[in-house]
Amino acid sequence: MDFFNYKNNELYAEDLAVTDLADQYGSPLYIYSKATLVRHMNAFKEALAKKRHLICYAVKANSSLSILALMASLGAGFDVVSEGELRRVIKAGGDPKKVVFSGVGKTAHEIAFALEQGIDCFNIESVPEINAISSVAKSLGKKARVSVRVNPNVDAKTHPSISTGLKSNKFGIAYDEALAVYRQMAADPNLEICGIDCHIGSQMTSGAPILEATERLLDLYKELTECGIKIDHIDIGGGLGVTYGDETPPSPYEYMSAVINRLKDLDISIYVEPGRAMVANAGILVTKALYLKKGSVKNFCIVDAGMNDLIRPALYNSWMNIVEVKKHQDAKVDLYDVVGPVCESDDFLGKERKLAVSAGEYLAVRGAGAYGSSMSSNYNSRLLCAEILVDKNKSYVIRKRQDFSQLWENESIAGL
Ligand SMILES: Cc1ncc(COP(=O)(O)O)c(C=O)c1O
Ligand SMILES: N[C@@H](CCCC[NH3+])C(=O)O
Repeated sequence: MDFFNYKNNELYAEDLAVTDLADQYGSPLYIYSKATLVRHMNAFKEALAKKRHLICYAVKANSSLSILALMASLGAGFDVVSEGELRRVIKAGGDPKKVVFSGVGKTAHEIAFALEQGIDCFNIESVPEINAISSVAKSLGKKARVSVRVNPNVDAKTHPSISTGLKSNKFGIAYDEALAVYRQMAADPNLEICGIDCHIGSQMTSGAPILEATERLLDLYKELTECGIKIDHIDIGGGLGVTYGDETPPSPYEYMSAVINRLKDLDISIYVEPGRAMVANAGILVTKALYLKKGSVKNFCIVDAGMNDLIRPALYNSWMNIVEVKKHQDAKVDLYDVVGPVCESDDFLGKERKLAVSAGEYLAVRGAGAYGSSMSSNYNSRLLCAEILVDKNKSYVIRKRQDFSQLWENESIAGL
């Protein structure tokens, strides 16, 4: 449940009318609800309450400093995949000691920076990466805490582009190789083994795949124990899905309870890395209808937000709910493709949507808090839009709309 609701046929973000906010801050506009973010974090805490745990919010889902600061204030750790994300966490006041570092392409520079900051753990994704981490750690006179991201070959039963736990995916180390890899790491004086990790995919709408993955990790845990290799945590990654349309994903509690049950007798912590479930439904993207265009085979509602603002529909053909910000009684409904101003045929937010909309009115894309602003770009030299956080009847700018000079601030005219 979120805090975007209709009152008298007007969409509200908590206690504020979305139309007023868009008029005040400009369109397009990302709006986040603080109460929703807090509710989601608390739902994860409750789900994990029976077990020692660390909730590592996946920064890639939404890396806004304010959202990171809010998560940190609620006790979250973080899952990062780049030096930039780690720097954001630190800038927002997050504790590096609660950070796990995932990703298949960590550079020596990133590894050194993370070691200097004293992060909790590197989630290792390949054998060459072990050597890279070991040699950087040695050169700094430090021991790197490491966990293997095991690829358990479990089908997350989600969109192929966001499935990560199959043999054909680039992520993690194959399950069958993991034991040998742990033995290699155990013999390395620059490394300290601390965990087992997996992340099998995103937008999972059932708890079954994560339970299957946990079973595989537990088998590995037993093998490691037999070899005298101790770990202090099992990290089951992120991946819990949200409701964009008619999906009915489990709550964090339902998703996690069978997993917690399986791990309850072990003297280890459980780590989770939720991204989407934390922020998706805490955000909307407001956009203004610029033109209604009657085509010969379809109608287009041309809006001022494009794939540079929200790329999920164009990239994955994702269905995201588009709603009228003001609903008019008895207004004429038409079928539209809702398209942006970007010069790409795939620049759409939604296809074949029944909407009662006039030019100049606002629409809102729901569930846009995750992988929305964090995947936005300046394509077509379009400005990144503003982002605001609503807390009851107050609103705060958390990212100003870019200005044009920022488009070329790192460029120079040279070589003529
Ligand atoms: C390693 C890792 N952890 C966590 C996440 C967060 O996933 P989600 O947003 O599906 O919770 C991702 C992205 O899928 C990831 O790659
Ligand atoms: N960006 C994706 C999720 C990717 C998850 C990253 N591992 C999405 O919008 O659904």
